[in-house]
Amino acid sequence: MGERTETSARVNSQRENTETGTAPVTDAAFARWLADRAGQALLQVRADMGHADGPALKAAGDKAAHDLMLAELARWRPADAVLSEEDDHARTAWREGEHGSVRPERLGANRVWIVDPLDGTREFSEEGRADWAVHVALWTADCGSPSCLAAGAVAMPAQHRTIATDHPPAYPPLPLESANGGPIRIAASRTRPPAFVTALAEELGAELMPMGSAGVKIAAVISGEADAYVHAGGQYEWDSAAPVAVALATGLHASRIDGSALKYNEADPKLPDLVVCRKDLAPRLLAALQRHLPSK
Ligand SMILES: Nc1ncnc2c1ncn2[C@@H]1O[C@H](COP(=O)(O)O)[C@@H](OP(=O)(O)O)[C@H]1O
Ligand SMILES: [Mg+2]
Repeated sequence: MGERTETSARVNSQRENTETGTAPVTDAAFARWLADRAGQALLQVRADMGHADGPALKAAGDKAAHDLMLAELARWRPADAVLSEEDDHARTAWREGEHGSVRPERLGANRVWIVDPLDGTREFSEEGRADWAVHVALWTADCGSPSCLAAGAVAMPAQHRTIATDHPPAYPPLPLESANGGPIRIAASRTRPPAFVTALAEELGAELMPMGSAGVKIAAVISGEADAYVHAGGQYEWDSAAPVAVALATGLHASRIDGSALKYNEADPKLPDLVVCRKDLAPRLLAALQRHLPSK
């Protein structure tokens, strides 16, 4: 009875959140709520505009999700700083002087929301594709881990699913084939994969899984559809912060391809490479990656 009352109270409060726009109190639930809301806005933009004009659809989607997220962050977390892909300043502000910009406020902040309103923008504009996502992560200064990611959510609206640190997904199952030494599956960008990824896959006897969006690829590792995600050649903090937060909460390995820690809210938001995989695969994958590091 007590449990049922608590469950219905939770459902009612979730309904209230959706109907009245009241945001959840905890950061992890707030991240999920915000990613879901932006995801619904993106689905609406797609439905309203259709796919006839790809560039216009991308621009409208980016703007709708970004405006919604910034407005809700300002409303519900007014004291926190924000680092967003759609903030043009983010890419340049770290180069003090060069662009006439000042040191970004987020560098002195204790709490910074790192958001990508639309990850997999290209796929969002292509009819029928579901490999695009909304990313919401919270970085905090008082953290006990190198990444300092305190919360994160990745909404994949066209797949009707959201993963978040409030209820981290279970550690992915070991596929029978992999347990028996069969080929591993590596998710990689469908349009800008690392230059070395084909050679890496050949060396490991791995199968490549091309797909859009860093969030969707990390979600594929979390669900067990892929064994690893490898990227190199360019990316920014907002492309990986939220899905890495969920991957770490799940218990997966996530690092730079040289094995060093992924760090967020750095002065320069570039974070050009990463690998996410099950812990049992990490030593083998990192050893192979050592032989393919771009500087070598
Ligand atoms: N070489 C590169 N340089 C900069 N950003 C890159 C990149 N390769 C991938 N990305 C970014 O990483 C995200 C996932 O890429 P992909 O779908 O190719 O795997 C995309 O984010 P956005 O869609 O938010 O721009 C994309 O722009
Ligand atoms: Mg992105």
